[in-house]
Amino acid sequence: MPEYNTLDDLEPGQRVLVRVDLNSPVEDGVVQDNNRFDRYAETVAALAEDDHKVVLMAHQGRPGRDDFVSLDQHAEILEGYVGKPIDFVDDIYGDDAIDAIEGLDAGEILLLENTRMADDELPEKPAEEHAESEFVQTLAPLFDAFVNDAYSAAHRAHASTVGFAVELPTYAGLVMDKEYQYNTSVAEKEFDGQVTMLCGGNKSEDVISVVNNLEEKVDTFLVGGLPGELFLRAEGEPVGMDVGGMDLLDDQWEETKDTLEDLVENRRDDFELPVDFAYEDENGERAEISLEDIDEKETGYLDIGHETIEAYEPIIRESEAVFVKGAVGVFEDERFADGTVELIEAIGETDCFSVVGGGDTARTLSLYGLDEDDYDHVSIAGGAYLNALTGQELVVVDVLKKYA
Ligand SMILES: Nc1ncnc2c1ncn2[C@@H]1O[C@H](COP(=O)(O)OP(=O)(O)OP(=O)(O)O)[C@@H](O)[C@H]1O
Ligand SMILES: O=C(O)[C@H](O)COP(=O)(O)O
Repeated sequence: MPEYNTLDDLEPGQRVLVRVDLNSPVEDGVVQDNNRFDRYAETVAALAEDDHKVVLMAHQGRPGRDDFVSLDQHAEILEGYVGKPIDFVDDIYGDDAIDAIEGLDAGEILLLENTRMADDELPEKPAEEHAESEFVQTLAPLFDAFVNDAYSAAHRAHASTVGFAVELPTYAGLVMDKEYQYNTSVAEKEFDGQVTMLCGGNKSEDVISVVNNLEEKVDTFLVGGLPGELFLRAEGEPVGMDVGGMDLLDDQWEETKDTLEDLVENRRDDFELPVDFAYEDENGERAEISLEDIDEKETGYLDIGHETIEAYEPIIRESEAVFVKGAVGVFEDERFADGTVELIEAIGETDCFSVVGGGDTARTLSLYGLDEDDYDHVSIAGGAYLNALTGQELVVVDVLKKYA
């Protein structure tokens, strides 16, 4: 039994403030649909069905980034999944928000503006300090209960994720409960056979964290994406540096080179690294180059090549369990999706125990028509999934338990 309250404990017909996580990729200002909407629709529909007045809070991007946009498009996308109107107000705790909240009837749903547009939201602080903020003090009296369903933001101690638990009776939502139970049980699971982790993405620190923390659990790490190049750079190969206006690798290299060099020197048998790469040629087509033919990096590498895919695939097929954290290429571009799609597809074809995680990576399934049912669990979380797998605490879950 969880040590926090769930929706089973919530009496129907209340004024409920709900924190969800609809943080999504944004391309040219357009919010991209992804499986977070689909998952949260279940919680939102269940609450509306129970005659609650449902007010949703969520964040998008971070101040200063291109993906820091309003939630108006999110309301429209979510409405499509919930099948009921979702009102949007471009305010968080000002007069317009208060009027919209007070105007709701039972079973109606309202989405507030991007919580990160409020000054009080972002500093990481203990729940009790966030509870003192104007944000929390203004909104909390308008509600009977707080539901926290934002599992993928459960590693962030922000006003909207931890502050309201101090002021209101607090419940874990359906997504929070399921993801927490599942990812925690996975961290504790024992396997007899080979355990493999496919990792990539654009943050080498994430991959270093799994390689360091899951040494006992994972036999082989199959590395791709930007971390794949950085591990090779640590071995002295001529890849893993920024070229042609790219600004992704050199800073990460400076921050992580000592650890990467230590890993390739002392734990080289634990991971497999790319032997070829895909890049965009002068005609805009996918082309591939073998690592041994690279004397000097001249272009950005956007996927692992097919030799690498062929080397990684049999390791996946003979595994008893496979975990995924991060894409091995820029899968959002069809030309550079082969590595990520073919390897995740191979995982789905075997009967191994499998978990696909990473907020972006999980999107591969819907983009390329892979069936979620072929995997034991598809997590919509990135950082929080990583924390759970590596046994680190999730501040939001601690708060849910403390204020249960
Ligand atoms: N070679 C590459 N060059 C540039 N970007 C890459 C490369 N390989 C993968 N990526 C990008 O990495 C991103 C996935 O990154 P990351 O691993 O951080 O995400 P995640 O684990 O799915 O989720 P989260 O961001 O929630 O932690 C994808 O958007 C993909 O395009
Ligand atoms: O998408 C995510 O991983 C979560 O929403 C957390 O977002 P953040 O890394 O910007 O805090």
